[in-house]
Amino acid sequence: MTAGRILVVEDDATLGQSLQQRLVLEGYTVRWARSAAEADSALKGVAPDIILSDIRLPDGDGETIMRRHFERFGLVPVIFMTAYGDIDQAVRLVRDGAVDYVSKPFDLDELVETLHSISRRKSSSAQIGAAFAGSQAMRKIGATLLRAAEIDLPVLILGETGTGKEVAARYVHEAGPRKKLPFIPVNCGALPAELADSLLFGHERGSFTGATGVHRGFFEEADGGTLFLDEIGDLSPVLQVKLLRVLETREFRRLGGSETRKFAARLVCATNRDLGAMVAEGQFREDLWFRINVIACKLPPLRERQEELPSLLESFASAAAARLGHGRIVVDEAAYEAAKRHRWPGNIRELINRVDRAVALGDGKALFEADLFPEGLVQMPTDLGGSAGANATLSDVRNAAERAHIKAALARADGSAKEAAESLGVSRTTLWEKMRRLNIGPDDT
Ligand SMILES: Nc1ncnc2c1ncn2[C@@H]1O[C@H](COP(=O)(O)OP(=O)(O)OP(=O)(O)O)[C@@H](O)[C@H]1O
Repeated sequence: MTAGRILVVEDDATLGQSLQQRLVLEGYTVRWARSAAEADSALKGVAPDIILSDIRLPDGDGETIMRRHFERFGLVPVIFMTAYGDIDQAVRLVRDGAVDYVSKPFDLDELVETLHSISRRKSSSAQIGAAFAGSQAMRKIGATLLRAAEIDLPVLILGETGTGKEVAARYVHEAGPRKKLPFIPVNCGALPAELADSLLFGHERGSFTGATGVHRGFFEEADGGTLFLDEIGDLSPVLQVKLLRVLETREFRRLGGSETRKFAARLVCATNRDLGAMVAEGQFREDLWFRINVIACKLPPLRERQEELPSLLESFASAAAARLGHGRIVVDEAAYEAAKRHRWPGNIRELINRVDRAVALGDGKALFEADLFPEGLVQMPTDLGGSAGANATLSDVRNAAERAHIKAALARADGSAKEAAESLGVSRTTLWEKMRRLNIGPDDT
């Protein structure tokens, strides 16, 4: 079995050849591209597990190669080989998603060691990494998380509900050296007050009425892996104190137990609340906030990641279609446009739910605007004559909803006004009249 596929992009024949020989000896399948054009065509074939690239090439640069590849396949470990004058650029590239850089001349043994350690941890982190590839904002966050994965410091992930905070936490775990150890997610907002201690720290037999056996808590289950404390802003004041103590001493005891146990896991926390404001209002302990807020990273809401909508819509629609045994589902253009106008208060979770429902109740072939927004698009500021939605009158909103619904019905009926009118429960004359008033032309079908 090969140690992995490496694409080496290097125009210097001597260096390229020695890298190729050495890496083949180390068990890698190596593709050597001598120019940006060769790298581009190599990347159209089988995606490599690692890219090792020169920054300056005769016909382009490593940065463009990296960005283009990220856009297509998501984050892939990239190591740059830089000449002395390129160090600033290399540092910037590491900030934008490259894993590392080596300055020429470099020690080949050290480079091989770095490649081995990367290749040992690829696999599942690469899959989750695809979640951080769809937009510039997410690529930046993916890059921060990748670096955070290497450093053993607490990570705090912020963002509205459904933006992918747990996905981000798993990415930190999967991309780091603890990936083979447990990942334990805990929803702090759902811990029942009377059981919270026992759930978190465990209990000994007989430590309270009903404690008939020994129980290992989440802190113990996490072992040397990752403990993910979701909704940390919902932690009660009492539990905030207890958590702070564990983080300070890195020790805890089971309820009713005398043995002190080590807390060996890495901590990742998340919240959709404004912890800074909670600290200011005395609802969250400042000392605990300092402890958990070491590397912070904020996931933008879906409405600010519009470039991701086409690929997310398509992938969720295909997944739903596959589950229901449908063939390929085409996402209608108007559905994309409507998705761009929607505010997505529930973010990606809302998108998944809407697509699942739309595919289940739709015709199994296409996903239309009205399937996605059966209630009518009430949150669509740009469809309301370009004016801000907040200023729209009720009749603007009604017209926009009617327009969307009629367009979808016409599209489903392949442009047949007769069929569309039947499905809408109105006469053909009424439909024509509405189409004229709402300015729906033949191109809208
Ligand atoms: N970039 C992404 N690509 C595909 N699916 C995603 C992505 N981000 C999140 N998801 C999916 O969206 C759903 C919500 O994600 P997740 O649970 O991570 O959000 P969250 O921010 O932790 O939500 P909450 O604040 O409610 O706990 C999950 O089903 C997750 O798999």
